[in-house]
Amino acid sequence: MAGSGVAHLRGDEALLRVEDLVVEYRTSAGVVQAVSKVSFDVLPGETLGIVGESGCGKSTTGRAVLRLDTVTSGRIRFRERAIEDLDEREMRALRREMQMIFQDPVGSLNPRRPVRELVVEGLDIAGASRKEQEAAAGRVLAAVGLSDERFRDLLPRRLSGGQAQRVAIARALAVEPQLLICDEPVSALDVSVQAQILNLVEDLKRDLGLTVVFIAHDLNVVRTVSDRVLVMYLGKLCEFGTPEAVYAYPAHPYTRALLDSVPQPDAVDGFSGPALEGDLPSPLSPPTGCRFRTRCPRADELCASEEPQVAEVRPGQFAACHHPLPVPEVPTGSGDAALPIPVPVPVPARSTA
Ligand SMILES: Nc1ncnc2c1ncn2[C@@H]1O[C@H](COP(=O)(O)OP(=O)(O)OP(=O)(O)O)[C@@H](O)[C@H]1O
Repeated sequence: MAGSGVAHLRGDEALLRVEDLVVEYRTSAGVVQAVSKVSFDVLPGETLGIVGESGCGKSTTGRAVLRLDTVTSGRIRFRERAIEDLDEREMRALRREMQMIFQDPVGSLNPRRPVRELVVEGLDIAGASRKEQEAAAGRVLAAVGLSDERFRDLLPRRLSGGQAQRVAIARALAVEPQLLICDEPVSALDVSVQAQILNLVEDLKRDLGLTVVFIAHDLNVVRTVSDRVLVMYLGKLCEFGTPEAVYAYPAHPYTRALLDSVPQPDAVDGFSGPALEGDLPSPLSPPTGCRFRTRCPRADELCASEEPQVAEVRPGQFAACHHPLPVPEVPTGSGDAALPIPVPVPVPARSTA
């Protein structure tokens, strides 16, 4: 659907709907438009992956949904409620339904509070009794694989990275949210622990019916967890669709370049194709027209003069490009064999590393 820029499949059913989101930061060097007119939907029960290089606006998008950053313009609807219309008290109440976990699990937890208090912080506000709090702490800690009672008295600095991320997830789940925004939740963890946390998020999503927004720069991780993927570049939405479609047949040259820069275990030099050419332009003065044009092999005058709108390149797959790569008309099914990058198989272990 060209024009509106809203990349969605069934907008009416969306749990979260973001339209023309703009977030600007004022810095001493000038204004950074960290997110520029980005639109997307998140459907109930799905995991939407947001992927792109460092600085493309992934975290800002996640934070804007919770109104942790000031939204410059645009509309955000959560369960049909416009969050820009809510006052701070209403927003606090809504944040119980939309929780966020962060890259640095230890740093995101209050260093002076033991685990048993941390995981029920949100419930204090709801006026739960001490007995109810202890029961709730036991329940949510068991849900994240920390049922051993010795964890409850520990301070965050005594936890491993994986354990701290489990506590952060438990803390988020205690208030029974509908939407969990995960901002690079595994990038600070060892690979084996990463797989355990990814498995945990998958299990919780299935068991609790959670909807998840999963932000990461790692294409493999995003593909493993996502039902649909949103690719961003320099504050802009480039491409949106199922991972089967986007990873096998990217329509946007940036998605293609990102995929080509992923290390391939069987390639002689470890890479399947050329890394992205050129430097990332300064976010203080992004290129006119298409922001990717200075690094794009397909760019021409049109790309410099006119900003490409998001358009549906085939059912369910959207790209913002004047010269998209050819994609097959039939949507790609999950049985697609020609996927260009390897996927790490999450280890089945459920230990609490
Ligand atoms: N508080 C801030 N003040 C000024 N500029 C900011 C601020 N936060 C982010 N930015 C800038 O906004 C842009 C988008 O940043 P953001 O953190 O959202 O990107 P990201 O894709 O999440 O990157 P990363 O993976 O490195 O966290 C970047 O240019 C960044 O430097």
